[in-house]
Amino acid sequence: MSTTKGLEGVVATTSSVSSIIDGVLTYNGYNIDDLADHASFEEVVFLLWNKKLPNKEELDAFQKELAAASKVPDAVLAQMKTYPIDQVHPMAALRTAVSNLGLFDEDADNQDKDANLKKAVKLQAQIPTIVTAFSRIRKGKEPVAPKKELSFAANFLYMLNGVEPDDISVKAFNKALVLHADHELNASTFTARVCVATLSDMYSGITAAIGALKGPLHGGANEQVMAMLSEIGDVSNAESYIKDALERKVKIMGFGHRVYKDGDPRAKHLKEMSRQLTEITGESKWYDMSVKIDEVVTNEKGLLPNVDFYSASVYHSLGIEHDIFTPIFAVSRMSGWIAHILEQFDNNRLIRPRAEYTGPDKQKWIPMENR
Ligand SMILES: CC(=O)SCCNC(=O)CCNC(=O)[C@H](O)C(C)(C)COP(=O)(O)OP(=O)(O)OC[C@H]1O[C@@H](n2cnc3c(N)ncnc32)[C@H](O)[C@@H]1OP(=O)(O)O
Ligand SMILES: O=C([O-])CC(=O)C(=O)O
Repeated sequence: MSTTKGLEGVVATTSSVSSIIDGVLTYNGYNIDDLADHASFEEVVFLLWNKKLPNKEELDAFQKELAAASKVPDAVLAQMKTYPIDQVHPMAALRTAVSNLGLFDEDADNQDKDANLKKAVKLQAQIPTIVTAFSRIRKGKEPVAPKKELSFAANFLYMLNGVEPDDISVKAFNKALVLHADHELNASTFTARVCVATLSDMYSGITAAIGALKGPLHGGANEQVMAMLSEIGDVSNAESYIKDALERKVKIMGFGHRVYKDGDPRAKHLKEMSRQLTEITGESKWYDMSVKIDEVVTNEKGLLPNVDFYSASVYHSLGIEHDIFTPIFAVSRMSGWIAHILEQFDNNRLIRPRAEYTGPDKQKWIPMENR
């Protein structure tokens, strides 16, 4: 048997949801650059699930369907109020609340295609409600109900803050959602596929995926980037901070990627958004610091920023609390997880690789009194 640590380079499935070929990311063949510039998040979700862009009627109907499904069962919200809010990270709250949603869906274990599509809409529609509700509940505020007439991106910011966002924020947030929606067989998507390949249910697959996204080597890196920027504090400290960290073999969050070795195509969009938004907020220091870190890490290690690096200063500039950054990633990636789960169900086989055994052999049983 031969092994590849971390399954690097191993092709584990076929998929037509998204591709990374020669450093170019596409969703069902559409270049991420085009989608970032032109698509609404709702259009991207439709594309990922239906493998085609929606026409006007299809998009209108899909938006209405999402809006109609956005209410979270009262029992789930009531239970969120009992979480030990002082010690619970919003990703842990999200993981638990999404698992809880499954308890209140009578179709949770119904594997019919229509039932799965219904669950898909509910999960996509309800994840913003959960994330924003938790953010408010822990501050002693009541959750804000979504407005049917607002877009997905606008509604998230509205439910988070209780005031309708301005157009610039909505445009930026929509673009961030589009950029995070899917990414081939990343760790959380693989987790979701492994889970449902046992013919477990969609809620279990999504709950498992949220758990995988939470880690700082994956989606959790965006919050850690902001923690690093806050610790550095000023562009004048950036070079020495990074050099010192690298010398101590500390990983710089937001840099490096398992697949992209010549740069993540999403990062340039987020970099430009960071530049524009920090200028608007009068806090260019976050962008200046980020650019300096980017320069030092590239020079010292040859590593380039990934999607998590500039998204940190983008979300910060939108006034979002730092521990909500990764839940926002989950709000967007829900679309990709679902697309992959549906694809897995369509052509399923149990995912069960092998392990090369490295433990001791031919051990002799030792009675308790002799151990
Ligand atoms: C949405 C996403 O999930 S994007 C990724 C988000 N995660 C991060 O930003 C965390 C920081 N980055 C990393 O930890 C890694 O680059 C990963 C997890 C993204 C990719 O990991 P892998 O493909 O397994 O690369 P691996 O960790 O083996 O790195 C290879 C070498 O580069 C170094 N390296 C990789 N990333 C970094 C980094 N961010 N800072 C410093 N050194 C790094 C490693 O220490 C290793 O060096 P070595 O060969 O001297 O031991
Ligand atoms: O693909 C990966 O390994 C991680 C990533 O960039 C993502 O999930 O967006």
